[in-house]
Amino acid sequence: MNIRKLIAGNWKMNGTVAVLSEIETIAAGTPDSVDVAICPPFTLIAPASGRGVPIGAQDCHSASTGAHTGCVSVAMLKEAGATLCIVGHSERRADNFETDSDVRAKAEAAQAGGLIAIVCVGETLKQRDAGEAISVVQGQLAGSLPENRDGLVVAYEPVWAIGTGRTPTTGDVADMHAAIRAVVGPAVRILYGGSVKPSNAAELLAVPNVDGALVGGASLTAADFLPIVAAAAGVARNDATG
Ligand SMILES: O=C(CO)COP(=O)(O)O
Repeated sequence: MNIRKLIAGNWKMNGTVAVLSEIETIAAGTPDSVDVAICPPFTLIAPASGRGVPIGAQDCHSASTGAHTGCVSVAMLKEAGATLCIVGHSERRADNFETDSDVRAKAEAAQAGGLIAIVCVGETLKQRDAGEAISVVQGQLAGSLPENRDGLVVAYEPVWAIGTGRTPTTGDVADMHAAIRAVVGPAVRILYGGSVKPSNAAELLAVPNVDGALVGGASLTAADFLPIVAAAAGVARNDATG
């Protein structure tokens, strides 16, 4: 099955109004053959919207309203202009103690509110070194994925590859994405995330069952992000011709 590639940027707790013009540059430089999205901090969702790139949130609450100080609901995100929402990022699983069932509830809330959910999974270095990477991720998928797979996106982000400059071998990415594919079926987009850069994007995006990338540091400037988008377009062209 030929799935359109998605290159999504996760700005994490970075960015200011001053850098939002990067989004227009990304919009102008993105070919029709590739989907892109940018997930800025909550405060930038509204001003980032309407600049030609779909905008996502980095988290949502599973409840629609209520006494949840500091949290943001799906309806609020939609009203601000978001069309996607990352859930279960390893930084939230670690920093905010989010469990698989929390992540599933968030994904279900996002879908019910009309947002595309990007559900993140990935093993720690200790788990990989113990030979448990695939079973850990299978467990996270079993606990975190919503029933409804329409429009769902899964992001495989090995924790030890995030922000470290290290990436798994293409063979390890292929094995993991094949294992995820076996769970999610043919239509769900499976992104790779963790130290994706212009220099390694083409190689990673050419791996079977890699349907795009979730990019952290290299999504903060159009100068770094657009070569990754271009790499996805090149791979899409090869898929179409070969
Ligand atoms: O966590 C990530 C995206 O969600 C990856 O971050 P880096 O691309 O900075 O390694």
